[in-house]
Order: sequence, then C-alpha cells, then structure tokens
Amino acid sequence: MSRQVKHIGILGAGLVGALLSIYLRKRGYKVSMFEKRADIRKAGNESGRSINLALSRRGIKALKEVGVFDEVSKILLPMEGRMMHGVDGQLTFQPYGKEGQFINSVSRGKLNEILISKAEEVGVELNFEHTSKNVSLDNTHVEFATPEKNITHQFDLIFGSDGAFSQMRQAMVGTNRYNYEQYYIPHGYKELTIPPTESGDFAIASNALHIWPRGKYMLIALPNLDKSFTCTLFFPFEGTPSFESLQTPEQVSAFFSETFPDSLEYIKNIGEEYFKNPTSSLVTIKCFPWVKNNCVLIGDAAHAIVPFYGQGMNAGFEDCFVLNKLLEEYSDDWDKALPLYEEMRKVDADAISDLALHNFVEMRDLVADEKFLVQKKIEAMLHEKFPDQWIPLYSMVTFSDMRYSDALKTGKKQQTIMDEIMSRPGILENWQQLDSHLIIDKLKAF
Ligand SMILES: NC(=O)C1=CN([C@@H]2O[C@H](COP(=O)(O)OP(=O)(O)OC[C@H]3O[C@@H](n4cnc5c(N)ncnc54)[C@H](OP(=O)(O)O)[C@@H]3O)[C@@H](O)[C@H]2O)C=CC1
Ligand SMILES: Nc1ccccc1C(=O)C[C@H](N)C(=O)O
Repeated sequence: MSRQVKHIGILGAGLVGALLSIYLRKRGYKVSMFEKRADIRKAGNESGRSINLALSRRGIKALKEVGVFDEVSKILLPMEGRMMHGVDGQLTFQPYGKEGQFINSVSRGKLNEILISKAEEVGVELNFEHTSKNVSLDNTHVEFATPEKNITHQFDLIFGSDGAFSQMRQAMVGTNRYNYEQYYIPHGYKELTIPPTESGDFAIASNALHIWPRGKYMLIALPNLDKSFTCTLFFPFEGTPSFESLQTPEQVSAFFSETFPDSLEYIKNIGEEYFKNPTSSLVTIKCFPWVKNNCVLIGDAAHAIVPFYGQGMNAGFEDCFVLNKLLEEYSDDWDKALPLYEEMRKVDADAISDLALHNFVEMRDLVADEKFLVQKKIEAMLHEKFPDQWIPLYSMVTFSDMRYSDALKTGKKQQTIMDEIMSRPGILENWQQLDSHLIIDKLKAF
C-alpha cells in the first residue's frame, strides 16, 4: 500500500532534525519535532564536550536552500588553512584550498538555536523534554517520556534524527536481518580552552585551524566568536602517554610543557583545566536499511562518523538536501523517494566515514611531514593549472558537492599517481619542474 503522508514526527531537534523539520514544513507537511533536552535557547548548552564544527560547502548549500544561511553567516569564523605548531614552537601554514576558499568554525549550540528558531517561525510544532522511549516500527507511533507523564503520538511518517545513539535505530537493530556495526577508535577527546588575551583579542591567529600534530595523538584549536578557542585533545585511552597515564595535575603539566610547550602560553592553568571536563569517546556507526516501514533514519542516527574531516554535520545537512530534491523530483511520492534516499546516501555516508578515519592520521601525523606538505603543493599547482581535471581530495570533499563516494574513488586514483611521483629521488627539491600535462594524462588513462 502506498504511503499517504500528512503528519510527520521528528525525533531529536539537534542540527539535522531541526534543519529537516524546516525542509518538510516548507513542503507543506504538518511537522512535530520532539527533543529530549530542554529548549537550548533558554537552557544554554554548556556540555564541556563540544568539538567545534566546520561548516563547508555542502552544509552551506543545504542551509541556503531553506533561506537560513544569511542568519547563520553572522556566527561563522573563516579558517583558511591549518596552522601546525611544532614542538619547537615553529609554525607552518597549509592552505585548505585556493585563495578565497575556507571552512567555517561554528558553535554547535548557536547554530542549533538559529535552526530551532527558524523551525518555530515556519510553523514546526516543538516539544522539548520529550524523550522517545519506544518507537513502534509497525504502527508508526512513539511513546515519549515527559517530566509529567508518558504519552504516545501517532504519525504517518517518523524520522529518527536522534543522534549517534538513536532510539529509533535501536528498534531497527532488533528486527530480522538488520545490519549494524559500531567501532570505537582507541582515542578519546577532552575539551580545553584558550581564553581571549587580557586586551580582549584572539591569543593566536583566528583565521586557521590550529594543530599540534604529535604522531599518535594531537591537540587542535578552533576559534570562537568571543575570541576564545575551543581546544580538543585527541588522545589514546590506554598506553603511555594516554588519558590513563596522566592522573595528576603535575603529570598533566609536565606532559604539556614537554609536548605542546607553546600551548601553555595560552591555555591557563592546564593542571586544573584538564580535569574540569570529561573524557569522551569517538565512535563510527554503520547500519542498513535506514527505512523500515514508515520510520526513517537520518544524520548521525544513520551514520555516526568520527569528527576528523569536519564533515559530520555537513553530511547530515546534505541528507536533508538530497531527500528534499528527491521529493521535488517525484512530486512527494514517498514510495519512490525513500528507497532512492537510503540507497544513494548509504554509499556516500560509508565513503565519508572512511575518509574521516583517514583524516585523523593526516592531521595527527602526516601534516608534520615535509613530503606530505610538498605533495599538497604539487596538487595545488595541478589544480591551479587544470581546475576541472585535478581537484585535490580535500577540495572535492570540502569545496564541491560531488558525491562523497565519487570523491573517494577519484582520490584513490590520484593518490596512486602521487605515491609514484613522491617516490622519485630529489622530488622535494625539484617538484616545480614536474610535467603537469603528463600527470593529467596519467589520471585520464587510469
Ligand atoms: N561537535 C560535537 O561535539 C558534536 C557534533 N555533532 C555534529 O552534529 C552532526 C549532526 O548531528 P545530528 O544527527 O543532528 O545528531 P545530534 O546528536 O546533534 O542530535 C540529536 C539530538 O537528539 C536528541 N536525542 C537523543 N536521543 C533522543 C530521544 N530518545 N528522544 C528525543 N531526543 C533524543 C539528542 O540529545 P542528546 O545529545 O542529549 O543525546 C540531540 O539533541 C553530527 O554529525 C556531528 O557532526 C553531534 C554531536 C556532538
Ligand atoms: N571540525 C573538526 C573537528 C575535529 C577534528 C577536525 C575538524 C576539522 O574540521 C578538520 C579540518 N577539516 C582539517 O582537515 O583540517
């Protein structure tokens, strides 16, 4: 029987749920959104475990489509490249793309507030402090726990945008022949802060994403609107050094002065700061299908990825954009749109999931290697000369909207060619003499 959809329920008013609600309301549906937390516009959002987000092309495109980008643009801080901090305090800058291309540091809380306000403005029914407890995949209803009582609501269609530990996905996992996989990396993360200087300025350059790459782990810092930086230490849970091996303020202090010495000029009282915030874990989750009867997963609920490419939110926003395009194309025939949505997005989510895991190695290790930085320069040179024929992988992912799966495929071909080039003797000194036409021909023939 075909789906007749009038009333849609959305579980989770995080970034993806809130954006999705705007899309669907604008298409004319009655949309009710339910969020476990209190309204962040009133309650604030101080979790002490918030990695700053990097909004880029895909996310921006999805925000523009529903007319919310102008508002969002006011809270963005452009980052034009990576600023690497050596142990000796030496700084090396690596641009992300061509001149004028950048990614945007943005606070999750502030962005979420804008999206929720927009959802309210377009007529989405908002329900806070509603935790979905029981999703009936067969009857399309949900039981919610609220501070007063439990209540059940019935819908024509329900989206689970309730994040990495989705309650709706939990219900799906319990069904026959459901595929589910989760993987915790050996590292966790801890938030630290670089406050503004006494004169109220940024302590370090605000137009870059700062990295202290140290091989097996790293510290990063992204700028905030109040001129502070949110730093994140990505560090193994076990071994030496690790979260386990640093137990006292003295140990932390000694470790930081040895490993990230210049950071101590900016992070005040690291011994105390370190123990203020919790240590959180990092998980990759893959599952399929994303659609069961009239229940649909989207965003992190469908594909939780590690944060290292800065693409989790962009990918979730792109889910909304793609779904909306399919609904447009098939005149809101959900029976046609939903199978295509899950088929297309699953392949792309798997691709960005793998890319994100690899970008951790790039950020914590490769960016400290001269050879890697020269490879980036060669690829930038090729892109400059042949803008449509050689697009570096980072640019395909971040500054284009080609499918993640296509970017991954092309990136692998390019890497094979670059591996051979980088193995040539003297390449570090002579790279500017490379015959770029020959390289492009190789890629075409691949
Ligand atoms: N920078 C960071 O620290 C984080 C970034 N993100 C980014 O956001 C992107 C998009 O995330 P998105 O898919 O929207 O997921 P999110 O985790 O941002 O949002 C899900 C929302 O649903 C809430 N929720 C969870 N369970 C229930 C439930 N049973 N009933 C009702 N509400 C529930 C969550 O509350 P609660 O959070 O209390 O579980 C949260 O507010 C991610 O890919 C990632 O890039 C996401 C999380 C952290
Ligand atoms: N937002 C982040 C959060 C955590 C870790 C990395 C990011 C990034 O954005 C990395 C950036 N894309 C980079 O490749 O340098």
